[in-house]
Formats: sequence, structure tokens, C-alpha cells
Amino acid sequence: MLGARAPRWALPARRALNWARPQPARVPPGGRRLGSSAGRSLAAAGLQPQLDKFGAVTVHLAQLHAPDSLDQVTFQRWLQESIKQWRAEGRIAVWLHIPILQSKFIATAALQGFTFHHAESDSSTLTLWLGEGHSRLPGYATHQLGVAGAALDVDTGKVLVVQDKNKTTNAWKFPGGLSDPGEDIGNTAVREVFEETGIKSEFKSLLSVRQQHRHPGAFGISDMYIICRLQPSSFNISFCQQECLRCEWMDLEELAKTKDTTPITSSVAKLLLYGYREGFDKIDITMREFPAVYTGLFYKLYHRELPDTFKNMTEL
Ligand SMILES: NC(=O)C1=CN([C@@H]2O[C@H](COP(=O)(O)OP(=O)(O)OC[C@H]3O[C@@H](n4cnc5c(N)ncnc54)[C@H](O)[C@@H]3O)[C@@H](O)[C@H]2O)C=CC1
Ligand SMILES: [Mg+2]
Repeated sequence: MLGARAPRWALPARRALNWARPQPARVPPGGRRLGSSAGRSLAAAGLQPQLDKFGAVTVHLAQLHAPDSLDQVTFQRWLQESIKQWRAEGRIAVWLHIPILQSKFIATAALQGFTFHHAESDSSTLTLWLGEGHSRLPGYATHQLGVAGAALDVDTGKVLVVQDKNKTTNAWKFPGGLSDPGEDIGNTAVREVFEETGIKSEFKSLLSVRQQHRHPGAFGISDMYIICRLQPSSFNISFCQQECLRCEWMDLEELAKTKDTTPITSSVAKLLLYGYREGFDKIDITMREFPAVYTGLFYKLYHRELPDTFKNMTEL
């Protein structure tokens, strides 16, 4: 993704643009200077475009003091003039955040070439690429994440399985579901298993990752489906009647052999049986937590266990 963009050191980190001030040397054919009355009134109305470190401009229409009194013609004129000015200044793109109640401005922006980048429940984000060639702006979410939990009772060799209510074929599978925003993989597995079966458990490791593109259940985007190994701590099933048709503790070897399951579940059942017999260290992808470069945040790193001699290989 490298291209002819301005060097990062040349770009100030997020600062307000002085866009409303008239540009002394720049007089468009109509004789009106950029940073015109439309620009000045928009500044007075609260808009403060920001420049990011990549050289793109961000505008939040939520900053408008009285959005209802801004008409589309004024906004269109301001946007047109601003785009001209930003192009002249070498800006690479514009990010335009529009609250849902100001959606009338979406059409105005679209007429200037803006397209949707993404939408959240209460706002949409549009972009306009101003740089050379095709847009190098990063896209929005490309995958959804589903997580299932294989809760194995190591004392009995039985594993918790369900059959979904809303499926055409009733195959046995591990309980699971979609990850909530900001939720750790292991927490999704534990939460979904509890919600669907009433069984409490603890996250132990990752077992497998499945990637499926153009997933119909993911609105046509890609779907990542992760199966975790869980240690159950309760055993009385009370399954969710809305989501599940059946739920039971099934002998792991029986699950590994049955045809009455999905290829993913069958493969992971065989993997889990191998770990159960030969040691979970043969199959587990375990997790370690580290502080992120972003202040106060942490991330989780998942990988196979390393011997201590390799783990502590730091130069003195
Ligand atoms: N074991 C396997 O082979 C299978 C794996 N998966 C994976 O599991 C994950 C999703 O798990 P789920 O149990 O489906 O999620 P989930 O446990 O979060 O439940 C989703 C709920 O939303 C409902 N729902 C889904 N689409 C809907 C729609 N368009 N309108 C109304 N209701 C809707 C479903 O009926 C279900 O009640 C995905 O990653 C998927 O790829 C799903 C099925 C089988
Ligand atoms: Mg589910």
C-alpha cells in the first residue's frame, strides 16, 4: 500500500485547519475567494475540520450548533469550495461524519463524489479520495467473528454439544455465537456456552480457526469462526429454547466418529480427542497478555507454548 503520499514527518498531527480564513492568492473564476461567506458561516456554526497525520481532513457535522438551520444549498456551496481548497493544499482525502438526524447532507455529499465508508447505529462516515490514483484509505470491518466452546469434562470424557433450532440439517456442533464488539475471544466462548446451555466454564486455549469468504450469514462479508477449549465447572444443562433444539453431554469419541455433525466439528472433535489422550499441550494454542503501545491498553497474543529457554531468550 505504499505510494506517492506525503512523508509523514511533513504532516502535523491532528490540528485544526484554518479553512475559513480567505486564501489571499486564490481567486476562482467567479471572483469569489475561497474561504468564502459559506465557509465563514459554517465556521461560525461550529465546524472545525481537522487534519490527520496522513494528510486527510476530518469534518464532524455533529459539531454544528444548529444543524436544522443549515440548508443543503449552503452546505453544498461550502463543501464544493472546501474540496477545491483542500485539493489545492494537497490534502489526500476527506472524512465526513454525519449524525443520523442530519442524513439530508449525505445526498449533498454524494453529489460531490463522497461514498459511504461505514455506518454505526447513530451516524455514517463518508469519504472522498483527493489524492492521485485509486483510494488508499483503509476499508472498514472486513470480517465478523464467531466463537464456539468445546467444553470437555475430563473426568468423564464427555463434551457439550448442541443442535441449532434454525438450521435445515440438525447436526451436532459446539455451542457458540458472535463476538460482541470489544469482547475477548475466550470471553465470547464462555458467555455463549452459558447463554445457550446454562453450563459455566473457563477458557483454556484456542483449537482452530476457520475463515469463510462471502458468508451469507455475515451479510456477504467474511466470517472467522474460532473454536476454543473450555473447562466446564457446572454440569446441569438448561438450554436456550429459542436457539437450540437439543443439547447434551456426548462421549468425545462418539462425536469424533459420528456422521451426524459438521466437518468443522468432526475435525475439532478428533483434535480434542488426540489432546485428551496424548496431552493438551499437543493441541493447545494458549494466550499471553501484553501492554499495548497505546497507553493503558492491553492485547492478547495466542500461540503454541514455548519452552522457557526460548521464551526468555533476551539479550543481556
Ligand atoms: N459448527 C459449525 O460448523 C457452524 C459454525 N457457525 C459459525 O458460528 C458463528 C455464528 O454462530 P450463531 O450460533 O449463528 O450466532 P449466535 O449464537 O450469536 O446467534 C445468532 C442469533 O441470531 C439469529 N439470526 C441470525 N441471522 C439473523 C437474521 N438475519 N435475522 C434474524 N435473526 C438472525 C439466529 O437465529 C440466532 O438466534 C459464525 O461464525 C458461523 O460461521 C455457524 C453454524 C455452524
Ligand atoms: Mg449460537
